[in-house]
Amino acid sequence: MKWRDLIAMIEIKDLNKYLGKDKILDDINIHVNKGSIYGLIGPNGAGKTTLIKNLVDIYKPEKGEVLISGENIKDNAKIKSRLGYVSDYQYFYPSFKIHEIVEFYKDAYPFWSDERYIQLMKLFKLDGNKKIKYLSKGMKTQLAILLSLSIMPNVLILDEPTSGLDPVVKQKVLNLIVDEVSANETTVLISSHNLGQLEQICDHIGIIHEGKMLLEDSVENLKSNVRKIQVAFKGEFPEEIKSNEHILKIETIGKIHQIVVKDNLETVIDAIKKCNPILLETIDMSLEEIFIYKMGVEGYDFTDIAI
Ligand SMILES: Nc1ncnc2c1ncn2[C@@H]1O[C@H](COP(=O)(O)OP(=O)(O)OP(=O)(O)O)[C@@H](O)[C@H]1O
Repeated sequence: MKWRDLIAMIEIKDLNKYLGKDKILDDINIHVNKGSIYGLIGPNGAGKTTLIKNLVDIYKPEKGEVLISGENIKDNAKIKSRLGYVSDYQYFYPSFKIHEIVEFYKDAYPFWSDERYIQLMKLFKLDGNKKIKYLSKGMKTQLAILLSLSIMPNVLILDEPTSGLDPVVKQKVLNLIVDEVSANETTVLISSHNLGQLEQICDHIGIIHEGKMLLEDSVENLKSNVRKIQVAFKGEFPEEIKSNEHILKIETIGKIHQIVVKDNLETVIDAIKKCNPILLETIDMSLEEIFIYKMGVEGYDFTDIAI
């Protein structure tokens, strides 16, 4: 069964969004299965935050719809009661203490868990008696993350949740997301500029560029479709291999040639073996390397698109 055939927890269908006269999102389609962690990447101004604001019903799209658990999100209090959202900027009342904010959450979210809240306050080492105005930017982000988890969400939407966090807390947050998904089958959509970080936790990745989805696939597919072979021959690089249609790129350093192969690794390996290589091995590629080659084929410079 293909992943698209599985039941979607988050579904964005043919969504267009204008801000002023500008079309910011252009026919966006996204499909996230239950228990999946979906990473959204794209350069500054690509439309990630705008897309997320449509997803959580802050913005209303001009065309298309957002379905969560099969229901339209528009003015849907039931769905929103299990929807955790961490925005790119935290808007808490500065003169409120943390535990006073918690009272609002308890009233608004029927599945709020005190046990989860206490456990997470300890993990992040936050003091409930502290006023918001005395929290650092990173502490406010930690608070937003812990509140969104304490509502016991079915779906968690995170807009660059680790930006501004120190490396130790960043890792804590990533571990927390993975634990949350494995314990409660929560569905997560997370935007980030850090592809290395998304690679650690996501099973699907979508790339948005100038308001359009350029690519959406599972990490497993991406990694199995594009591979790198390292090879050396006694003499020159054989001409008959160069013309293989599955080769995206050949880089040569001294006697070692690194060949990036798309789709059909076996046919390239067979062709290499016929030329008696003195070295032949396959190497795993990072997602960043894969995107550089894949997007290059589509005519995009990936280094302009991400990071
Ligand atoms: N309120 C607004 N009115 C008009 N245009 C806006 C508004 N908010 C954002 N935009 C424009 O929408 C586009 C997408 O912005 P958005 O914040 O969604 O990008 P992003 O991918 O989240 O960027 P970043 O990585 O910098 O956070 C940008 O061109 C931005 O200038």
